Amino acid sequence: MNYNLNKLSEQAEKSSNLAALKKLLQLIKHERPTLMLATVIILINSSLNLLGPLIIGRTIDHYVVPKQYQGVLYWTGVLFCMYTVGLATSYLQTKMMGGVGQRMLFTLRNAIFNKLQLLPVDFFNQNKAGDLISRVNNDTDKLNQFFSQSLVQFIGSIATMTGAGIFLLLIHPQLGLAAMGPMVLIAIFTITVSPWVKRTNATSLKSTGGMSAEIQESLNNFKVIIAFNRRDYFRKRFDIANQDNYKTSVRAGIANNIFLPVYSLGASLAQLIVLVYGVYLIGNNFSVGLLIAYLTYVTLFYNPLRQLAALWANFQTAMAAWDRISQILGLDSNLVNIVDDHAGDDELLMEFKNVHFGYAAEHEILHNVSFKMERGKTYALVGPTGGGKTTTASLIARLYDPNKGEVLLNGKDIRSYDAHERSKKIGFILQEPFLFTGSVRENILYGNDTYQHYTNEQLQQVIHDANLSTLLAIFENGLDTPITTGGDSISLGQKQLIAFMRAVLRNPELLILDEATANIDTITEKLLGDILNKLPKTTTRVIIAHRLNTIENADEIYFVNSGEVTRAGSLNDAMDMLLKGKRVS
Ligand SMILES: Nc1ncnc2c1ncn2[C@@H]1O[C@H](COP(=O)(O)OP(=O)(O)OP(=O)(O)O)[C@@H](O)[C@H]1O
Repeated sequence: MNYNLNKLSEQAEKSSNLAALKKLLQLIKHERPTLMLATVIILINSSLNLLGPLIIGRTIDHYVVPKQYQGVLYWTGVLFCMYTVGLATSYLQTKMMGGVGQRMLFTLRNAIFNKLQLLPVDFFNQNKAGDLISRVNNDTDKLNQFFSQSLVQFIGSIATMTGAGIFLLLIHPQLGLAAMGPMVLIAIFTITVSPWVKRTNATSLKSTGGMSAEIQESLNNFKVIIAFNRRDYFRKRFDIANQDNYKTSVRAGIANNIFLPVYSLGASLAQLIVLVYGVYLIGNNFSVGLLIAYLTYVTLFYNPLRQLAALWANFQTAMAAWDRISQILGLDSNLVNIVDDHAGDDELLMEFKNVHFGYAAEHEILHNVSFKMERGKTYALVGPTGGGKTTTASLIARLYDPNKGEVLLNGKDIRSYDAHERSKKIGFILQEPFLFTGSVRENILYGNDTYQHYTNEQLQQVIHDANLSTLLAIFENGLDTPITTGGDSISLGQKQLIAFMRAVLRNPELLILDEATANIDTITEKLLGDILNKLPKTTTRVIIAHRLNTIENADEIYFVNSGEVTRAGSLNDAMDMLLKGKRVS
């Protein structure tokens, strides 16, 4: 399945801003009461701002011109009270919308992170971690910025503008229409260039994701970079990504600022029209006070428009960011669960029935593979590098589903088990064990509900009963030995030991060891062999190993190569097949 987000975005139909906004509002529908209250407060604030010029105009005409200073004082007091209430509503709206923005950021990040947990390995194979991090961090923040900072101004500006427009038309309809003339030009301009602005912002966000991926890759591989003295190579790659990001950001900056001059021109034109036409109208049912009020309303109409220019660009950026986020949220795992009513088979633990599989549809790695694994037996998968051993093991553990054919666990389709049940039954020690920052104890108990609340003493007893004490003794501070920076503080062999203990303690029915002892010395490796032999009689083991001595006790050896999994017979036969066996092309 195609999970490549960048390719998917090229293929996807471009969604309209309105459709995108509707989807986004759906996600924060629980904020509706706060949003509505904030809107009411914003409207009160805008109304107060709008009443000001009318009161000033009337005061000039009715009290300043006839020199009735008591009236002037009275209306000045009224204006002062209005401006004070305006200040309070301003504060309230900023506070409320700031809260909405932060809560939305929190909800969105949680939603994306939870979605990432549900997506299959295929998704992570096809996307760079850095780009995903950028979507979780940077893109969500763009939305937060819009919601917490711009949306208040956005709604406020629209309200003020609409109110000012109504006042302009009510005071003098013809002059009002003339004043709003430039608005038509601005609207045409906005509708025409908005899609381009959104596209430019999307490209800029994409290149920020690309740069983040570049940084993540070089930080992950810093040892190789230093060892091979390839700093220049990565510097060059980073330079290219950085330059690309710079160029796209400059372009986005230009696009985002393109509205402002056009909107300002519109505002100036309108002022000019009102001044000329207004002066002409004075004496003809039109007063100086009204003209002053009128000019203020024109400012109140076009100033928010100028603000909207900047906000519109923010909105376009937020919508481009939302497109990138909703792409992840819209994905589903291709590992769907099904119902299988077949009676289970207790003896036959695992069966592949005519399985075909390829990471990409056009390149099949396993062709029509069938084999069986019985409960309690030890199986070895051998074969040349790249032959398909890890792929076979990955299908056993259902990291992927076959393209065709069936994988049965206990006689039932493996897709009929939920993830929790399946992972309890199957333990998988990967070639590159994953450890996280914490202690040996935390890493051993990763994904283990049974012993999570045991004290160290109780856990040590369990470890002793599982014959793992000798392995734990290798760590200086036992269970409390700290593991830092993703396990880089210990050796690869030590990592493998922790992964081994972790898997054994979960007591799975099927334990897969994929080159799990490749970095362990021969004596400790023998110890691991003994521990494996002492596992409960019902535990089935699948061992992938290049060192054939590690599989000498296997009940059955399968040779995996050229898309086929065949019985190898004895260890010598396996060796023979390895020597003669052609490698995959
Ligand atoms: N995530 C992936 N995406 C695309 N192709 C892959 C992926 N993982 C493995 N392959 C390809 O599948 C084939 C089988 O790889 P696999 O890892 O199963 O081999 P292997 O027998 O386990 O090799 P090794 O002994 O080196 O571990 C190889 O050609 C490999 O390039």
